[in-house]
Amino acid sequence: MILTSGLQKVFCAGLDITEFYNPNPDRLSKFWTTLQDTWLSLYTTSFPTVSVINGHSPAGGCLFAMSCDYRVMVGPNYTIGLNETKLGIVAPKWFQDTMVAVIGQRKAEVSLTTGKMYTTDEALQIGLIDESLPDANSALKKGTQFLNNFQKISPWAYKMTKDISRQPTVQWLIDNKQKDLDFVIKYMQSPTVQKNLELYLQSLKK
Ligand SMILES: CC/C=C\C/C=C\CCC/C=C/CC(=O)SCCNC(=O)CCNC(=O)[C@H](O)C(C)(C)COP(=O)(O)OP(=O)(O)OC[C@H]1O[C@@H](n2cnc3c(N)ncnc32)[C@H](O)[C@@H]1OP(=O)(O)O
Repeated sequence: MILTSGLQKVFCAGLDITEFYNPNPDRLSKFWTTLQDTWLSLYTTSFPTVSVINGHSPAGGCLFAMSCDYRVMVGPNYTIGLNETKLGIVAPKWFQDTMVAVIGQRKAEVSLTTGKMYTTDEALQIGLIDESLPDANSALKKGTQFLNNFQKISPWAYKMTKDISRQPTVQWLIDNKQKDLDFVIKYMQSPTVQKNLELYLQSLKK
């Protein structure tokens, strides 16, 4: 499966911040549970996945890209990263662990604490993406080539290998789904978090 965007310059703008701003707890609960379930499905697919990152990919966009098996990004003008600290919020543990699995503990810590958005070249250098291509068509071709590798791999061997590799992060969320949700609902009602989100949303307006 190839995960890509139909938009011109945005792969995924991340989660809809308006869902966090002045939230209705019931609605936020459904929103967050849907996100947890979507991520669990994507991170544990029984088939190979590639993200063809054909535009900017902040926060939740970066999470989805990192959750695929391979990342091909169009360069050099787009950016990717977990920028939550720039919004004055914190990336949850499972977001962080997904990044650690891709780029390692040290680089992830620097990346997460600074909320850095990496250009395509920088992302390639730290291993956040696997390949950089100059345009969307060649990126799609590269992504397809990667998937073709699996024609010679046993689906069972593929799935078992991926399960072993991703199990700790997946299991943590399965075991802590309700706790994670309760925390998000409480956290998003904090006046400080709300102020930070208000300022960030204002900064996005043109
Ligand atoms: C211990 C603690 C543990 C847990 C804590 C609990 C929970 C916290 C977890 C929260 C996790 C959040 C993950 C996220 O994904 S947050 C979202 C991060 N996203 C961004 O920062 C992206 C911001 N957007 C941009 O940078 C640009 O829009 C972008 C580069 C994507 C595209 O640029 P472009 O110029 O094409 O578009 P714009 O004209 O700027 O945008 C158009 C309108 O869309 C609005 N917008 C953009 N992104 C978002 C978004 N993610 N959510 C809501 N709205 C968004 C933007 O304001 C524009 O609005 P209008 O002016 O048209 O009204």
